[in-house]
Amino acid sequence: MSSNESAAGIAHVYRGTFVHATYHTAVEILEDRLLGVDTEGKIAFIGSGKEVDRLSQKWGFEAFAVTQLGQHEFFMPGMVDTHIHASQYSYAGTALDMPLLQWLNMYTFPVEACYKDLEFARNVYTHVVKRTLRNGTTTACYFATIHTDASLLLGQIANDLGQRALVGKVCMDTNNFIPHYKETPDESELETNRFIGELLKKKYPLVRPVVTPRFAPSCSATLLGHLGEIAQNNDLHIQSHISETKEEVSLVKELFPDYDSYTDVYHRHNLLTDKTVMAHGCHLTDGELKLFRETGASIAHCPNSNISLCSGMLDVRRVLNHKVKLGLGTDVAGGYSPSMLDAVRRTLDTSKALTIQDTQYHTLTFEEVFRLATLGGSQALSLDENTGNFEVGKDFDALRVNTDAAGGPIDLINHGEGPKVLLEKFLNLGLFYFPLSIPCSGDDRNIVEVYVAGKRVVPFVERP
Ligand SMILES: Nc1nc2[nH]cnc2c(=O)[nH]1
Ligand SMILES: [Zn+2]
Repeated sequence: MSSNESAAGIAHVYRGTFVHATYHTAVEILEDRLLGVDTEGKIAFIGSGKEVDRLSQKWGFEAFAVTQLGQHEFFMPGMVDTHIHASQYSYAGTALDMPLLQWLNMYTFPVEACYKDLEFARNVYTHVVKRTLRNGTTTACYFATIHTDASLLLGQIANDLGQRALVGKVCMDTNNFIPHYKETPDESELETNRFIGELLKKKYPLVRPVVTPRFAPSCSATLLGHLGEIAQNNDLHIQSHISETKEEVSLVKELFPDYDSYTDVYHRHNLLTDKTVMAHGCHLTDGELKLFRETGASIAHCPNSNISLCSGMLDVRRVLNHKVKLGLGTDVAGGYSPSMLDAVRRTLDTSKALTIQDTQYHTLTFEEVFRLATLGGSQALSLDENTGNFEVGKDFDALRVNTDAAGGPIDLINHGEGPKVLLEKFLNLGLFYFPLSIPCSGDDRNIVEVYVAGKRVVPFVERP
């Protein structure tokens, strides 16, 4: 047995087409492969479908127990939403008529204040975890609210429904508009420590805490300092927002006059590390991107939100040229869609809008964006040792896609479309699954199953 071969037994074997990104290739297509998942949910082997007899002997599974994919089906890695506000899901699809800073005061803070009520929280958080799983988000990096108990509940719900998640209790000690929706720096520090301690004590296998200063305009230097220390002492992930709008960048200059830049504010409080993900970054300078590169911090590109709130258009090509890690995010509810397929489409749209402005622009390809939605997201969250593609040894986080669902949105005109065309059609046209309680015939959804760490989590198994 070689060093990356599994010692656990084989639980499932699938045969068919597998499409994923690698560190070298944006889209690698593996046709007629057998993929074995061990009892711990990890990918134990990938081999040729023609070698089923040899592999079944070697790995000890029955050839008849192999799940065979259909002609128009493929597996792709689950998608990674690097930035989503679970607490804002209740008003997703509404309230997009103001710029960021007014939008926060008018819509966001009043809603987030409601999460003191745990039943309200349970209802919204159950909906958002189920919705994102059905949409193919196998890993989500969540903002909750300032409320510790409701944030712990979000972690529990993600665990119970089987989603891989980073969960952040939001920290903020400045709020001039709704004074009761904030904490003191000491409360925030204390509650962040309680949140981390209690979440880790649960030992959920796929859910981890993430230190979450809302953004510099909502946090004093004292609070940022506390949070940098907590993250450093516990080797934790960090998430926040940066340079989303020009107005916000000017405000940070006013609030933090002694710092070189917005990025410097976070950097000098130990909040830029290789486990940091910052949302947006539309207006970062070259110098700031250099600091991202040096520290290993990443950017969550949230194109729906950037357009919906008229914040800016992130030049993803420029970020990639700086060799800064980048994943995609929905940023619900600044972004109106919780679907990562939407994030893929808006990423391509934004890149094409930049091309309209400058015809020499090096437009992103759908293959590159596919990589950003999967492997790129897992790298941005520093989770790529465990997820992001179909490498042996990683967890099996996967979507079973059927591009030929009866009555679905994808027309396969000549039925000779190869896997790459099927992938492109799915990314641009595909829809997600509908609960099994509704009859499948005539269903128009294309993500028919979702797996996280080897476990099928969609369709949901309703508890009696
Ligand atoms: N889009 C977005 N930007 C923010 N900046 C600070 N808070 C938020 C938020 O909730 N949404
Ligand atoms: Zn956000």
